[in-house]
Amino acid sequence: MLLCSFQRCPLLLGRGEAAVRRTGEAESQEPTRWSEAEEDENTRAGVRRSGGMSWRLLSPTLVQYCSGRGKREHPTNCRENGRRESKKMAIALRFAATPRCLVSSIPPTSAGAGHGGGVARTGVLGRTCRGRRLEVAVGNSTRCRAKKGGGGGGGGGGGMDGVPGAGTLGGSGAEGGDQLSVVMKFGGSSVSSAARMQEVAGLILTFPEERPVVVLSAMGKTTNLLLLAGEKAVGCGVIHVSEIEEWNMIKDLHIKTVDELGLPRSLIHSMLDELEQLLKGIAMMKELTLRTTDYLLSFGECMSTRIFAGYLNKVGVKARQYDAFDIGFITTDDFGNADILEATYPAIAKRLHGDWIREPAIPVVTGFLGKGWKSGAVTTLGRGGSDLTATTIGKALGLREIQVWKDVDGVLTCDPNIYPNATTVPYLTFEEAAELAYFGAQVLHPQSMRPAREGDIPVRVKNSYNPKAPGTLISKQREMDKVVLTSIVLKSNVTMLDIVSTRMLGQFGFLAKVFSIFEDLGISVDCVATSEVSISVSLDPSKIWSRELIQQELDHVVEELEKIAVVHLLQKRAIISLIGNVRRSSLILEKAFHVLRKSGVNVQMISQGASKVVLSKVDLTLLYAYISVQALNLPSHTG
Ligand SMILES: Nc1ncnc2c1ncn2[C@@H]1O[C@H](COP(=O)(O)OP(=O)(O)O)[C@@H](O)[C@H]1O
Ligand SMILES: N[C@@H](CC(=O)OP(=O)(O)O)C(=O)O
Repeated sequence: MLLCSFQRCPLLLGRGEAAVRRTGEAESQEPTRWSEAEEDENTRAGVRRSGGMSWRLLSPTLVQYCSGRGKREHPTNCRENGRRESKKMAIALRFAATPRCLVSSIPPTSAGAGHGGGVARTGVLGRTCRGRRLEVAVGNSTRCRAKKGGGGGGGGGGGMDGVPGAGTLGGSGAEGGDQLSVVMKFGGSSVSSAARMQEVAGLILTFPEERPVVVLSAMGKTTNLLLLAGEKAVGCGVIHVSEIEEWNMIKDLHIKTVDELGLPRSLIHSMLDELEQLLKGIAMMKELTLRTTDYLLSFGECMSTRIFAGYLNKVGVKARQYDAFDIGFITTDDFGNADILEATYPAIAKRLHGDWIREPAIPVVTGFLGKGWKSGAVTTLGRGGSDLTATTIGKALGLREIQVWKDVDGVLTCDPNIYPNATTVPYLTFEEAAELAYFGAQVLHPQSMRPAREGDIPVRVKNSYNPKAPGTLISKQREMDKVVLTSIVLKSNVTMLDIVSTRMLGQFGFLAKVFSIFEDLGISVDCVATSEVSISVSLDPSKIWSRELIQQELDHVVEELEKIAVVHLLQKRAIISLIGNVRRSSLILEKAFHVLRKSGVNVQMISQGASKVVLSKVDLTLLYAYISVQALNLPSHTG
């Protein structure tokens, strides 16, 4: 049975190679139900009998995994890894579905970065799917897919005037072999007020055996407020800047927080002054560039960390504040969505470790921020980028564990805002978590699993509002035998391109041409499906995420592709990713297709890795919830 299903699919043989289709009679067959045992046997048999089959199935995932931003493993390595691990891996199954009425080398450099009361910082160096409309591929798969104290407040040691027992965290410090042991990252929701900061400080103290590096995001919704304030400043005129509501909210929140924590306002005074000046500068220039936006956004993390480090010191826990862009977080100059460069790891290890050895104090590091290696300017790592800061530090220092503290009990079976009955997934592999994050689960930054996986450092997702909940443990391997479907992720507003060429038939090099156009235009592709004469691609969400892929850019891509093919631009699609066990893919697909059919959605494209649908006339939220309820009720689902 399974082979029949294979026979329906055009199989992508590899990058730049021609697609090959096996013909078969499966299309006319009625869907057949298998027991799980039969299905497993079929899967094994399929792989055994086909020989190269697993490779063919593997390759699309490899292309996908190797082509995304920040996933730049050498394809050969990926393939090797994939072969080794193919049976164990969990997969994400991607659908491109149509609803009833479907529409839709690091040279060193240096330059000033910013902040710190206007003191310039000196520089530091430096997929694929297949199938097109109703073509379904199944089977085994994998993916390879010294300056001390930072800037300002809270730096250095502090008195022991605080909570009883405080000051003992981390034991005797570096002496006697006590090294930094874990990263604890707290998101904006965890440090949204003075009370929350106190709770987080208390939470850290409940782990007296740990010597944590603390990574913080901006307080609450500060990043959003900063963005809005900047946008308003562009059009409001210099004299009206002080009236911008969002600016006043930011100022009030931070002043209130330092007041309530009993800290001196001077801790953030110069930063607030500088922020106001910046907003006035934006108003004067009447423009907000990506570079300025990053600088503007950096004030959120710079203030939250100064306040928190100040508070820890006040309560007698020695802490030292660091601005990430000052301690070696070197990035590309992609403002708004910068990539961390390799030079970061030794640089931050040297700095954090060196300071700890000299004078132990809990490092409190700004999440989300870096420094562009060419520009020397402050960069940001993409929304939610503090997770990536945390995993980067974990890898750099080779720590035991990376903890990311959120406002939910871990990674859930789906977005709780869409389906409130979502439950916690206790274990995930790095690959599963990366798929989840990459295809839209807001809970983790899309690139954040990479350093953790490379350093093989487990990541624990915990709830700072409910610390007793076990959370989710993300690691290299987990027991997959009883797992069916782990989670569902929705990514909406996806842009797709259908590229059709008759010249592809029997030709080689067509795919290479298409992808070279994407490369030339600097647009990375996320999912790919091919048949003999067509390629369907969805464009990398991270690009769209950082700034809307503007119509002009899209028109340009289409224009270039039209020189070699007929191109259909499909916007406002969505990707539904089913993260599950590759060996149960038939079962998952059966359930998912059942729901999709009942919802009047025609599957347009499917691949091992995630899925896409854009529905103009179907209630996407309902569909998603429906799939969540139905599909997650699969038998023997253990998450
Ligand atoms: N699959 C999922 N599991 C858990 N949370 C999810 C998922 N999908 C979306 N979310 C949302 O992600 C939020 C947590 O991520 P985020 O807001 O970035 O946390 P923080 O700011 O604390 O780092 C949750 O409050 C939840 O609404
Ligand atoms: N403050 C940044 C970075 C971040 O990671 O935030 P959070 O951890 O709250 O998602 C943002 O809002 O994108």
